Amino acid sequence: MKVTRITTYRVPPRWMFLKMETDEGVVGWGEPVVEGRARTVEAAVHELSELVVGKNPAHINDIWQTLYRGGFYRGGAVFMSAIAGIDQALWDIKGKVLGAPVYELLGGRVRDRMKTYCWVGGDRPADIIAQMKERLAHGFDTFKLNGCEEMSIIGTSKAVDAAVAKVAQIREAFGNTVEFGLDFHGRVSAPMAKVLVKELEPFRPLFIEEPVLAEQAEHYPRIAAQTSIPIAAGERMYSRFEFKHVLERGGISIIQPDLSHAGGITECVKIAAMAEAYDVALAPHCPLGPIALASCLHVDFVSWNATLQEQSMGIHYNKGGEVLDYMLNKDALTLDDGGYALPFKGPGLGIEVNEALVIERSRDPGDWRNPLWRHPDGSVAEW
Ligand SMILES: O=C(O)C(=O)C[C@@H](O)[C@H](O)CO
Ligand SMILES: [Mg+2]
Repeated sequence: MKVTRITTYRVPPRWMFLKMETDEGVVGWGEPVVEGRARTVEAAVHELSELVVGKNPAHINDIWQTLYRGGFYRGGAVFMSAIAGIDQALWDIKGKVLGAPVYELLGGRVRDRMKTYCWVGGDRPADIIAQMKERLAHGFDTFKLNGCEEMSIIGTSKAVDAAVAKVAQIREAFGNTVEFGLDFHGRVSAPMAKVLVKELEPFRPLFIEEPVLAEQAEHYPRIAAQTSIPIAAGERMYSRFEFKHVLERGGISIIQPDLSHAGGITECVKIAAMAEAYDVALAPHCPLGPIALASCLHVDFVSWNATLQEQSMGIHYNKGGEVLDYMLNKDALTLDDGGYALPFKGPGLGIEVNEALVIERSRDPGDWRNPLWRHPDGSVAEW
């Protein structure tokens, strides 16, 4: 069998799907994207496709190594997201050829179902209680919200109080009948992370995510030393070679590699195993579409240390497109009571893509960009 063509489709809300065709008619799908840089990743996919078209798609490991090591420059969000989407499609094809879900090809399941969580509150956390109540009614009990709005490198007591008040209202409304992670989203500097973590400790969030930017990862052990709240990060780390430094330094309790940013299934299975050796939990990042989410779940089902899976249904970014829109077999990603995802039954990734809708919506995909925030003094603020 040989790969004959790779086609990319940018679609609303801010995703991109990759279709990989073969000379035997088997088709695989992937979801390479960097949110806000879809066109850049698209160009990278088509540059890298020179190393894939004409190759046997069964040779996933050799293709992955060729894509990674074949270029002198490597790593980073764009290249590793392009590799991720290609890798996902290769696994999809392999599963379809062998008639097995990807998790079976990876040694079989270690769990019967996978706990997921959903977002509430939007970019500037608001309406949290009502949104939690609505999702509780649908069986979800685990959530994530942004931990704060813009935060100056030395933030005000008022800004700290505003962040704490949001969390206090959750505990006041629900006690400990709900769990929630706080995503600092890289908005907070090292000095302020110390302040916020201390003030939030009494409310016992499930985890604090990106308490500082990934490029400030040397602060994770220092922040972890002052709090019992688990520290989570990983959506902006793109390979084993980045995660190894974080795991060696310590301080991280949960890693969150993104299956569409960190090299795909081949790479993230290895990252998950590395984390297990350090007794670190896995909670893949996934604010994206169905193929990305399916790729995460296949890794979750074979990773003992997988603990929580992010999924984007109802997330504030999904204007113009939702996770299940692009699927023909929507029941494959229906989350049961408690927000659990069940193992895929179909071969490959288990997603039957609604190709007609993908093509139709790719005609007007939009060009999502993340907001550009500024502090009151006019300086750029981390979004
Ligand atoms: O889901 C998360 O944890 C996020 O931090 C969302 C962020 O990754 C946006 O998707 C970037 O555009
Ligand atoms: Mg995040």
